[in-house]
Amino acid sequence: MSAAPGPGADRAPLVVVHPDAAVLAQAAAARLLTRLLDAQSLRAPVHAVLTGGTVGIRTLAEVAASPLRDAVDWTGVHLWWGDERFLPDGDPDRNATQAREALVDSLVADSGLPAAHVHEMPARGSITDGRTITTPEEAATAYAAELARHAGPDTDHGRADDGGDAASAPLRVPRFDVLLLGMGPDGHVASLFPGHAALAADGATVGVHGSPKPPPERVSLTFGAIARAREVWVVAAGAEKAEQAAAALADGPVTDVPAAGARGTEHTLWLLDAAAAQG
Ligand SMILES: O=C(O)[C@H](O)[C@@H](O)[C@H](O)[C@H](O)COP(=O)(O)O
Repeated sequence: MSAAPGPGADRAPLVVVHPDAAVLAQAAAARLLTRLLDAQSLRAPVHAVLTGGTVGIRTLAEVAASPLRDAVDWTGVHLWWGDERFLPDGDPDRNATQAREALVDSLVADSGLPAAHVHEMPARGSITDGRTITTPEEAATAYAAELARHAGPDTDHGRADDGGDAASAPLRVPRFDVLLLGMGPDGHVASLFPGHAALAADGATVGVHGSPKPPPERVSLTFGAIARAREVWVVAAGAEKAEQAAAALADGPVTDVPAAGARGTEHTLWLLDAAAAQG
């Protein structure tokens, strides 16, 4: 991980427990909107990273329905994804497809979000930067280039200037203002699964094969890219998440419970429903 952890990275996560999954999604949506509003009072543009999964998409639908939605100046927001299923464009199982249906299409149509600010991870068979994307690795490389194009001036430059190794090469990604992550019952976040080689990937993105959660091929931000976020929020609901949520919050080994490695430079939030908080 080449991004130097920020002052808040070692601060214990704040855990907020909600009565049920529906209230969790509503509260996470309200929190996201006020986080973007606050960030816009400090800088422009602001960058948010979205997640797939049931809670992640439910949260986006609640944003769409929120009376606060247009308090945010969407013309100054960039949307990114933490991971994507490597499927053809428009496939209903793509995180971007579900996010578009839940929120993003309405923001572009009605709230001034520029289509160019919607940074989807390349789909299988899409043409990106003039080449047809046929592998998760090609999609990851193309997305890393897109992230670099929008990296701010305060990009960490690691130790590359002193001839450091490849792992210290500059990680050129935006300073995400908020990065949402769902968590699987195995403790995975994004498409970073326990015991998987992608956990140790350098660079900003990684192609994933053999995902235990279908589909098997995916693209994911790395922990290095996740660590560039000012705030990282893990949103999880359901009793099946309780054991791994507790393990992650007890700082379990990242190889066993990847969610333990999800930390923001300024703040880390765990937004749980009561069932997921029972661990
Ligand atoms: O592509 C994906 O599947 C997601 O990005 C994944 O990381 C998801 O957020 C978790 O698996 C939680 O999903 P649920 O909320 O549906 O359990």
